[in-house]
Amino acid sequence: MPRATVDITPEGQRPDEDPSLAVRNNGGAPPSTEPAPAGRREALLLLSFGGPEGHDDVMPFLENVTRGRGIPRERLEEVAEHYHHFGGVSPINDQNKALIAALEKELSAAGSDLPVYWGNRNWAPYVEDTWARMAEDGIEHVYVLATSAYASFSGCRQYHEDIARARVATASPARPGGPTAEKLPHYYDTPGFVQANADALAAALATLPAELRDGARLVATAHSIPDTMAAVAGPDGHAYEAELMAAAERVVAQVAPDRPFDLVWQSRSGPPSVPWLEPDVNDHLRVLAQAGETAVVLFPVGFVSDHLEVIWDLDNEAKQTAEEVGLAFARAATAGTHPAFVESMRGLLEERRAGGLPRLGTDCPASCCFVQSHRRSPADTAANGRPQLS
Ligand SMILES: CC1=C(CCC(=O)O)c2cc3nc(cc4[nH]c(cc5[nH]c(cc1n2)c(C)c5CCC(=O)O)c(CCC(=O)O)c4C)C(CCC(=O)O)=C3C
Ligand SMILES: [Fe+2]
Repeated sequence: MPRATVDITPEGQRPDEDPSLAVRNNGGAPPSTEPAPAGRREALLLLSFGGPEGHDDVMPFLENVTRGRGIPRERLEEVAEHYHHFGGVSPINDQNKALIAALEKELSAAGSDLPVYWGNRNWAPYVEDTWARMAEDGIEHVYVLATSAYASFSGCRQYHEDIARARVATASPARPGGPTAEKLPHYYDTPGFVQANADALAAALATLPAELRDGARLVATAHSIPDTMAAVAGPDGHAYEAELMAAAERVVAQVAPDRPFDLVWQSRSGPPSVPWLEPDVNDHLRVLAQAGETAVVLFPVGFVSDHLEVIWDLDNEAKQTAEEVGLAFARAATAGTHPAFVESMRGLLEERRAGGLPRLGTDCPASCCFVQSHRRSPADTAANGRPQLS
């Protein structure tokens, strides 16, 4: 793929960052190819997006998510309605609690007493608060499992920045940033993630009427991102699309080998003048119907749990589009707490603890996934993840 030519700031030109707390290389940790030192007090941190817990949380949450990002007010109001439809509560928090419970069970069954913590970027429990608690608990090193399996600013780099921000918030002269950290690599290609998505796709296919099943069109979906963000994803650009395609290929190969499938995009935001990855899933369904397709199975391989963007944008919007154009419709579940997925996450952790090979998402080059327009001013950075007091 051609190298991205989008403006990214080269290493050493980010004066708003303290170099000792740099985003790359995991918040102060030694190179990840070294095995974990014996006796180091370690923890696993599930780092996620966060979501509102009631009607009053919705707007402050959305303001946290979109601060400095030029998302039109009308879009925020529209998305707020999606949350209000579910009582103002995002399902993502309960899903993360369930994943943590499953990880704890998996770890203890394997004889590990590693504590598991939880922190979010955009809503309580905020990662800054969790970091301070880990420091108080005497944790020296944290393995960070982000609830995104892929490259991109939103799915990878921003989680590195969350870690850096939490370390800045926790830093004191006696304690430079609390525990060191190591983000676990992208996991779209782990056997368990693929297995979970494949089982879900097979189950969704089985819900279609028998006569439509063999001819149903398989359609992978992922969150759309701005073209400029896609162009700089990964060290050579376009890694978000490439990783998604690789994951979808593996999933389909397990369920229906040699069956064609499509990868399309959902949940686009931003002003209409800014190009984002296309086609949108709804437009694609219309095209499929026109081309004579009779049934479709969507599998949202781009997400880790059935959070709001899955249950609203697919189970409501895309389903309605399918009905309008006369397509039979099924939607596959995301990985969630599938045992194979949970097992693979333990595998990643063990691999890192043993000093396995560096992989993308852990040791990211300094400019990897860096989007100039998503640079936050120091004031934005200080405010990010905190509800505004005014
Ligand atoms: C790649 C990607 C993932 C997958 C990787 C990952 O999982 O991290 C993801 C996940 C999620 N996105 C989520 C929610 C939102 N995303 C928004 C806005 C945006 N997402 C973007 C990208 C992504 N988003 C982008 C480029 C924007 C524009 C703003 C910006 O450039 O930064 C907005 C603002 C309103 C709107 O415009 O839609 C909301 C509310 C939730 C929580 C759902 C719940 O509550 O259950 C989750 C898991
Ligand atoms: Fe999003």
